[in-house]
Amino acid sequence: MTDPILEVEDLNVYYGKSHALKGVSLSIDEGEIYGVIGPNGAGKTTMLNAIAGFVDYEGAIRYDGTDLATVNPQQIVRDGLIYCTEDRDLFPFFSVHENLLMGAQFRDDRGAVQDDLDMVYELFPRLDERREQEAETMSGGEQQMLAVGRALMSDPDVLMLDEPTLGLAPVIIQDISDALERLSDQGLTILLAEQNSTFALRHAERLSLIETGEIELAGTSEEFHGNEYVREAYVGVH
Ligand SMILES: Nc1ncnc2c1ncn2[C@@H]1O[C@H](COP(=O)(O)OP(=O)(O)OP(=O)(O)O)[C@@H](O)[C@H]1O
Repeated sequence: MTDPILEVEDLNVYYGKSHALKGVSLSIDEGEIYGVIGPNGAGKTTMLNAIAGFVDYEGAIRYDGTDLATVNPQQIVRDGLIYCTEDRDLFPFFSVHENLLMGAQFRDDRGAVQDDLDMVYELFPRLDERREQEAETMSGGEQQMLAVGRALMSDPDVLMLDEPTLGLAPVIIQDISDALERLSDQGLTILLAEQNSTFALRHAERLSLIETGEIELAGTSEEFHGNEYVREAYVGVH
């Protein structure tokens, strides 16, 4: 058995007196899609923010064996742990193409950057059709594709996606879904935080359910599908 690529151990995050994450632990294997589900305000984003080095935390986060407390957020990106945030963080007045290139700003393997551009345009033909369009004029779904595409341009080993389906129409969710499948087939490790449990259960091999900052349940997607509480509280509501 290989070591997990990403390990979160006894993670605690406080916002002032509010205890947002209460001893969260999980580990993600190379090549898997790992889902984190839970309602609004449960702590999913806080966990991803802690992993990316955006918030202070107690506990340990290890990426490929390295304790991330010793690494700054820019180096985390260079090392291939890439975060596609819920609010997408696009450069609104830059074109699609320019936004994609911004994703590659820390890379010096120019030939591979061109290959990845081709791959992103092939993965999302809507972006290819809109190379020169300003990001702010794109639809929500197109912006989400651009955010994922830009993250891919950073050459991730692990891609963290926060709510990639939020507010999107079913037809666009299907496009995102197809892209995830293809990326997963290519061996990319994905940490997927979603309120849309149906989507997460469709893609993730293993999941954790977070409620009010604590992991209430962890297991395989089969175990989640078979769990009465999960079915009643979370599945079929989207
Ligand atoms: N910067 C902050 N300052 C204070 N409290 C915060 C901050 N960010 C998040 N919180 C609080 O921490 C808790 C967890 O929020 P978080 O955004 O991590 O949840 P979430 O599961 O990602 O929810 P959502 O699905 O709505 O994004 C919430 O109670 C939220 O109000």
